[in-house]
Amino acid sequence: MRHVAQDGTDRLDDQAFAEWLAGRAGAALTALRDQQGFADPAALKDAGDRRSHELLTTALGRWRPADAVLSEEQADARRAWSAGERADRLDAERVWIIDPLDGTREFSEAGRTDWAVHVALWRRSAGPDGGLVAGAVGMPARTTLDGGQLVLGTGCPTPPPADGPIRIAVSRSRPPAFVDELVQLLDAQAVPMGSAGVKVCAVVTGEVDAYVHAGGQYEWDSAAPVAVALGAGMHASRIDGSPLRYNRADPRLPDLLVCRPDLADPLLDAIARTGVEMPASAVTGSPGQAFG
Ligand SMILES: Nc1ncnc2c1ncn2[C@@H]1O[C@H](COP(=O)(O)O)[C@@H](OP(=O)(O)O)[C@H]1O
Ligand SMILES: [Mg+2]
Repeated sequence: MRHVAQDGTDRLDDQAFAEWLAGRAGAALTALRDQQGFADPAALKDAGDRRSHELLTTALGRWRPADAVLSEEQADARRAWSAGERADRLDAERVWIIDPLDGTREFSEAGRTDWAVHVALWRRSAGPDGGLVAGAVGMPARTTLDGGQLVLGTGCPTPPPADGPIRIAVSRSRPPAFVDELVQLLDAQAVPMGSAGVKVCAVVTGEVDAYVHAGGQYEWDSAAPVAVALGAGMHASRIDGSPLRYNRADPRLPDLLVCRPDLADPLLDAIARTGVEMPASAVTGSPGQAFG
């Protein structure tokens, strides 16, 4: 007999399910922050990573049991697999790529709202390299007009162009080495904030015009945010303009540009002019391939 969940989660489509999951994990993280407080930031970070990972993987196991999962908090998540020994996800049709707590540092600082939960679904059949087909970024410490926690999915509108200098979101703690030069070249402003998901969502809502990162990141840091950005008609690519590819044997995906489409060429040109070393592993092609 088919199991029918009382809360109806097995009837949700993948996008609605991703949003629901991000919201559930976000509520658990908010409760944890309230219970535990900020006296021991390291303990709070660990507890947050663990609780959200457990909640997400338990829910995925229950409602999407046939699917593979790539989570930052899995023991072998960072392993680069070789041909001889493969993770299950490398042969799976459907892989949930999740970051249970992005912006962990900010999560452990009182008063900060720039941390997020990332839930994305990648499908092999979505393109020649597979593609992202659903994604949600939950920002549990930020609220909607009716007081609920803010969760962005793939149905956001494209923000209109803004006047004034280009505002570029960058990491608070590990901005790309070329940011000062980039800002000078474009007469732009750097806007530091935590969490890759929060920065991409800031582009989607028009709070900033672009997010640039380089120097290190993994697939889970950008998969769900990039699904949200592509769904809103944004440009998303590596910093040399090549496509972002997910569910690779090596999960490192160290650089990223997300911006309004009209800014992609000027930003990619300016990044190249800084003389930054371009990603050797990137392949050429259309950035749109990432969203199936
Ligand atoms: N140089 C680097 N190497 C590895 N991961 C990095 C990195 N810079 C940023 N990240 C990761 O990208 C996410 C967003 O970073 P930031 O808030 O600095 O913009 C964080 O994820 P987690 O919080 O999930 O670890 C962080 O660990
Ligand atoms: Mg992360």
